[in-house]
Amino acid sequence: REPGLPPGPPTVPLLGNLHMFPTEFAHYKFTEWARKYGGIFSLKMGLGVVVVLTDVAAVKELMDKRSGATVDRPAMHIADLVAGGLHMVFARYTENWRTLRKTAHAILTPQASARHLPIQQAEAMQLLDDILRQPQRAPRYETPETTAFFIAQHKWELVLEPGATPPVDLIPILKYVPERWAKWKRDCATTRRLQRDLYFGLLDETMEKLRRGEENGSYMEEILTRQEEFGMDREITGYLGGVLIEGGSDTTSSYLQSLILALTTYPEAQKKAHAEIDRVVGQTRMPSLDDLDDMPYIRAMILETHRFRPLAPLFIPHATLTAEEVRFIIPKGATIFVNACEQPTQLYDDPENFNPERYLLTENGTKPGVDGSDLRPTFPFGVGRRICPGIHLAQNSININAMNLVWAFNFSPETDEEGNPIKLDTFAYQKGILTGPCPFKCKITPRSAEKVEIIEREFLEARDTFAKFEFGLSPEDKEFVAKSRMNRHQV
Ligand code: HEM
Repeated sequence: REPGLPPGPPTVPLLGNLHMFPTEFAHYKFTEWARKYGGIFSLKMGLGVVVVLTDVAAVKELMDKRSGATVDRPAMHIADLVAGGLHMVFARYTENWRTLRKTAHAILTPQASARHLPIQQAEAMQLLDDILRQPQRAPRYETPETTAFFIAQHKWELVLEPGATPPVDLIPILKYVPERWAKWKRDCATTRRLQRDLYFGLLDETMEKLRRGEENGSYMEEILTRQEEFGMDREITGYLGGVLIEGGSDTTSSYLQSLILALTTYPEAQKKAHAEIDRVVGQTRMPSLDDLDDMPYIRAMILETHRFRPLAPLFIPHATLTAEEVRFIIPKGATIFVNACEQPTQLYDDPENFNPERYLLTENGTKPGVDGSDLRPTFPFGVGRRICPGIHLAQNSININAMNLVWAFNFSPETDEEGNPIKLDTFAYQKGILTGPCPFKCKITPRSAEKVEIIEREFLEARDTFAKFEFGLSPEDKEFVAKSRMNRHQV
């Protein structure tokens, strides 16, 4: 380790710390190392340097204040091979990334996101109705586009998984191995084809709808109509559509699963959330987004879920464009991880437990009397110029769904044969850059017959909102949709 670099675990010749880099649940190992080496520590990866930040003052300084220097992503040859540098999440700091980012911002502002509220609300209604009946939607998993998406996504996650492909970014000569000896190259080519078939197929469908004057207000329509202004050609537009589907697919749903896991495990918190929503919304109508202003506990519960089990515990790694000094030297080209999972006891009281009340005591949930001003409520969505562009859309969706779920249901643990509650493991989470709970069992019961009736009624009323998005459904899907929208008493 060169002098001036942040401290870190002892290195061995040539490899540095490469041999000890965790291949799964890296955030836990990083937390352990942070406790030993401090809130800014480094790992030597052969010649490269990885810096891990858990110190919130350093995160604010380096990632937010000096965001121009930390806007890059580390080299990811595999991602480039699959998406030609057009996958916004992994794109380096290039002209293409700037075009993607500018366009994404324009179509995902708070005002633009508000235009998507009707379909988000309708989808949230569908979720309640699905839970009452059987959890399926889109209109269902068997819908060809949905199946195609999950197949492509699974392949993509497999090639991105650390260890699944040779370390081409560290040993670049591996890039030149001929395809017949490199299965990973064939896997990348298949993933590329699957993604392109889906993205450009959907793009053509949207163009066709526009041509026929059958718009539904989707953000892809907006991009297509303003393509020239944004400087977007067909290629880059297709990839933006793809990344937005990806960004919006399992993020919000994993978040809601973490919320349900927490409410099931912490009945006291659930009781308080129920009491507040009953006081503000009552029994005879559904919650609406405006109600949130009067519900400090539910707002705290939403923030606490992000803190308790962050969806992206290490965000997505950034990289430095210039050498920077923040207590230590952070060299040019260093990869930077922010460990959102580490919650030091100096900052938080009882960080292991789910306790929304901490956000009622201080804005950032820190202990009273401790300076938490380096944190901010949008922290779960990342830092600097790479902060999640879908934040407003995601927050609307989380807010509506969290309120709806609390209003509608009781969540309780499953019971064994003797009627004893089965303890849930709140650490059983999936591997990956984005994580969510492993499948778990709990009982979800409607809180009253009156509420069931309201859900069924409102779901049927959302029919028209859905209809605009149900372009080109297969006959099987049409039949499925028609059946699911029938009045319950007709079924
Ligand atoms: C619970 C919901 C979500 C959470 C917690 C979340 C969180 C994040 C985080 C932590 C990052 C990395 C930021 C960084 O590198 O510092 C990110 C990036 C990104 N997110 Fe989200 N996200 C969510 C939903 C969404 C949605 C709904 C969309 C799309 C509509 C989206 C699109 C993206 C994109 C495109 C990036 C890459 C940005 C870039 O590298 O320039 N996300 N998100």
